[in-house]
Amino acid sequence: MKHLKSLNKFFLKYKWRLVIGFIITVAARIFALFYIPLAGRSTNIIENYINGEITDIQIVRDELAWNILLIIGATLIAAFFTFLMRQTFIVVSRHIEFDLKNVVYKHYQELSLNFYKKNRTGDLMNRISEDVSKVRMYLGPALMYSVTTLTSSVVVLIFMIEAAPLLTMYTVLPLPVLSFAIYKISVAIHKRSTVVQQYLSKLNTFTQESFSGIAVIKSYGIESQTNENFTELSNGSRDKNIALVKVQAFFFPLMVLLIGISNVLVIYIGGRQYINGLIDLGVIVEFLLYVNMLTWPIASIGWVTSLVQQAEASQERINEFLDEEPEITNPKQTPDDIQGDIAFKNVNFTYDDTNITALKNVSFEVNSGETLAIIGKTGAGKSTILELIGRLYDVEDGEITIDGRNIQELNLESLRKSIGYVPQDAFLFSDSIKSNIKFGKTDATDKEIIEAAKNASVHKNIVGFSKGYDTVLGERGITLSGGQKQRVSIARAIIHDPKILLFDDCLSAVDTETEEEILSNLFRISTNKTTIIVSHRISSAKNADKIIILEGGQIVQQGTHSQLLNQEGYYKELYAKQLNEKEM
Ligand SMILES: Nc1ncnc2c1ncn2[C@@H]1O[C@H](COP(=O)(O)OP(=O)(O)OP(=O)(O)O)[C@@H](O)[C@H]1O
Repeated sequence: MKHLKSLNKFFLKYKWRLVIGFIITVAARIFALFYIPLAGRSTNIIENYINGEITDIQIVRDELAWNILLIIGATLIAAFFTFLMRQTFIVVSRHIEFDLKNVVYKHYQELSLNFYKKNRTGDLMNRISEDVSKVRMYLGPALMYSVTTLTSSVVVLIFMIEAAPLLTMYTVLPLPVLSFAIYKISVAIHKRSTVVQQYLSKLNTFTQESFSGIAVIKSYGIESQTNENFTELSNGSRDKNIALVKVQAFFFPLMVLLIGISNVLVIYIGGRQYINGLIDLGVIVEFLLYVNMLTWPIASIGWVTSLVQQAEASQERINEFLDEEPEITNPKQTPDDIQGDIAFKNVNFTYDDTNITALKNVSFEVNSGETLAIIGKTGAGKSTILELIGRLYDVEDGEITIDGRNIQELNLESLRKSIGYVPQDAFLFSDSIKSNIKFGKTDATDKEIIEAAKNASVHKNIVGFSKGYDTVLGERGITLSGGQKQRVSIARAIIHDPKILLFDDCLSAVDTETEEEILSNLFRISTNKTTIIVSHRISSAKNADKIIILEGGQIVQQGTHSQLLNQEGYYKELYAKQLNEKEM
């Protein structure tokens, strides 16, 4: 139960509802048991009439009628309280499930990119959905049935001891065996549940990735191979589930066996005590009813134990992520005013997971109002520079400053809000085009959205769709072309008028004419901004105030377009090559 302890704060939040639930459960159990002493009393009256101790049949009739009325009344009240009991415990469990999902989701959002690289999306989704559902079973049904079993057992024991203490002792003899069996089986369930959940994560990751990559699977015609892999994984998952079910299956028969033994003890020992005149016949009837009354609560111990053990295994997996500290943290709460003078000073950067040194001793400056273009072969470290400016990763050697202050000392929210970043593979949400652009500024007016789309040269395309800006993208809607996607994400980046614009090769999928148009729009709107354009094309870089050429993480050339054309090197070669291609 070590890991489930972290849920206690949620129990505290709903403590009053749970206390009320507990009181209701006790009341429900007491009323549910009420009929047993009445049944015993009725048996004794009939026995007394048969023995001749009572001769007036009317007394027997009146007593039986009265007992029947009481039994009906108590049963109705018990049913009502049982309804309230479910309403309390199950509703609280749904509230906690909701809270827990929010906590996990919020924490996921705070974790750095590295975390997302180490863990797979299917696993993240599994923990926030499947694992939280397993934990919910502990918070709701398991808690409710535990309280029911506990109260039923205590109330029944009190009633039994009051009726016949010695017979009670014999009846509860199988209890120690029961506790030992529960302990043994629950350890096995815990181990097997952990494996089942791990398999489920693998299965989810596999399906999620194969659906996301369905275009690749189809174009390579590897559906049957993918099917085989899926079948192999799901067979593994099935086997692990069957192994779990086998252990769980032990519980119910074991409980029923123990209850059966108690019944035999009641009949045998109770019968002897009755023959010896120690107890009434009614007591045996009452005890048989009591023991059977305990059948379901005791049998449910097995089920509850299994739920608790599965929840413990799931909560352990949830805690594993909740205990992850975000690598990138906000150093201060007060916001910062950012102008956008960026400087890299001897920056070295190595990716943790691959150990690839992406940047080596990189230094440059770009001030507000200026445009810097970064050119270089693939893998040269261009995107890494942009990611470091937005603190998606932190540098371990050297320094990045904005307005002369180390970016690690700036308010993280102010820093990120001052940046309009268009990543290499533009990601758009399955929502309308309007919402996708508004993502950059949630309170943007329609006029601002259109203005941003015009500056990104995508307005004409959007109005060409029958639903215009309300056109839904992605799974439920249309698929934009690569160039349209890039331009919608440019509109999203520029709509909030950020001080720093970072474009990561985001004009690669548009034709040169549209590229010219976008660049001239950007030039117009970026007079008081710092713009960094990563590109493989000279056409995107030639008008920049500064151009740097990266090779293997190092700056090998820098200058303006005309300066670089006068130097032998990568830039001049690229220019000649691209000029040739254009002429052809
Ligand atoms: N998230 C990451 N984790 C580990 N290594 C990475 C990561 N991103 C990039 N790298 C590695 O760092 C190096 C620089 O990558 P980067 O993406 O900065 O290059 P790039 O110049 O932008 O390339 P391209 O022009 O292909 O986009 C590459 O060797 C790459 O494999």
